Amino acid sequence: MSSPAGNPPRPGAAASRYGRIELRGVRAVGRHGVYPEERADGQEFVVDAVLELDLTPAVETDSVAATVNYADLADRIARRIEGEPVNLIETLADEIAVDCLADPRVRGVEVTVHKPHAPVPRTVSDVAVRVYRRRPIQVVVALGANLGDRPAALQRAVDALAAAHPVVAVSPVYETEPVGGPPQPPYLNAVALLEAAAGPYDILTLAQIIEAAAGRTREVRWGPRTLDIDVICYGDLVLDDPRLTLPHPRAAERAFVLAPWHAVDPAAVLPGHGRVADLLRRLDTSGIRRRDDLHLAVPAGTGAPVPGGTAAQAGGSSGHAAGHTAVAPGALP
Ligand SMILES: Nc1ncnc2c1ncn2[C@@H]1O[C@H](COP(=O)(O)OP(=O)(O)OP(=O)(O)O)[C@@H](O)[C@H]1O
Ligand SMILES: Nc1nc2c(c(=O)[nH]1)N=C(CO)CN2
Repeated sequence: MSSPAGNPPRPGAAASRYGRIELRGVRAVGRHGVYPEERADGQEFVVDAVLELDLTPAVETDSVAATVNYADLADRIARRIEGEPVNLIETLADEIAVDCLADPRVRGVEVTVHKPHAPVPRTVSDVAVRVYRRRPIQVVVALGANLGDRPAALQRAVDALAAAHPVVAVSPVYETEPVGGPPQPPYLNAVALLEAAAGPYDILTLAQIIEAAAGRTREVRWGPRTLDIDVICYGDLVLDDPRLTLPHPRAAERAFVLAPWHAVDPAAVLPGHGRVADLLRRLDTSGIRRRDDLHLAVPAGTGAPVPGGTAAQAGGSSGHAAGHTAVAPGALP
């Protein structure tokens, strides 16, 4: 990160500092409206924009280049007000929200468009529309099983996760030698990419409920299990909590996590560690083998549209992994 004006980097905690930039009362004259006189005469519009973003780079560098410059933002909003007229303030608010999200650092935005002099046949002090837009948060979960009907356990896990969160993609299945723990049978491992429909602790709780439903017991550390679901990351959230550590503290050294993740998303990055492809290259992968005879289905009605259309076609929920359509590697939005 650059550090103009000679400011040294400012040391900080490892955790992200999420925050908001609030810009209120951006005023300009526009010609938005349904009525011809609104188009002809124009009137004042007032916009408030609240941006959610990680302020860590700004705080660490004390550089305006590391954040959203609110002066530029005000200018963009005013130009949008003065620009091509639209009928509805809903449309104007949405256009401004889309503008705000064009900056990849912005996680979410709340835009309010006020039209205080709107033609209303009664006395009103203001008319306003507020829209919210949030970038979806990608969650990566790792699945493992080495007892019982392993493919069925993995498929049931995907189905149960998909009932609560859109599943964007599921990796190929890998047969892997156990890492750590007592002597035990080989694992099947896979990775699922979800769009978070809840907070990180809700996802952990759901994972533990699904594990319990699969008969998971915990007798020995790293012992054999009917099903294991680890939360590998929740966007780039960093959490240093023994109940939920994010990213998963051992993910970077586990080929049985990184190989399936890389297969389903070759551009993946493990927050704080770098590209999964690079991490994987440094690991011993001799104990893992892709099982192309097994496929985990993304249940119908979940997932994002995928170029080539394989994300949500297969039937799912059958409890059997073999024969279903896997999402093509690299087929992510
Ligand atoms: N990112 C995470 N994903 C899942 N569990 C986590 C995470 N961070 C902390 N935990 C906690 O770890 C505890 C042990 O989890 P679990 O029994 O699944 O471990 P394990 O799979 O045997 O080992 P490992 O954590 O090395 O994968 C859980 O009670 C859970 O609260
Ligand atoms: N091959 C393999 N080894 C493991 C696995 C796993 O899923 N696959 N999970 C562990 C604890 O989560 C410990 N060791």
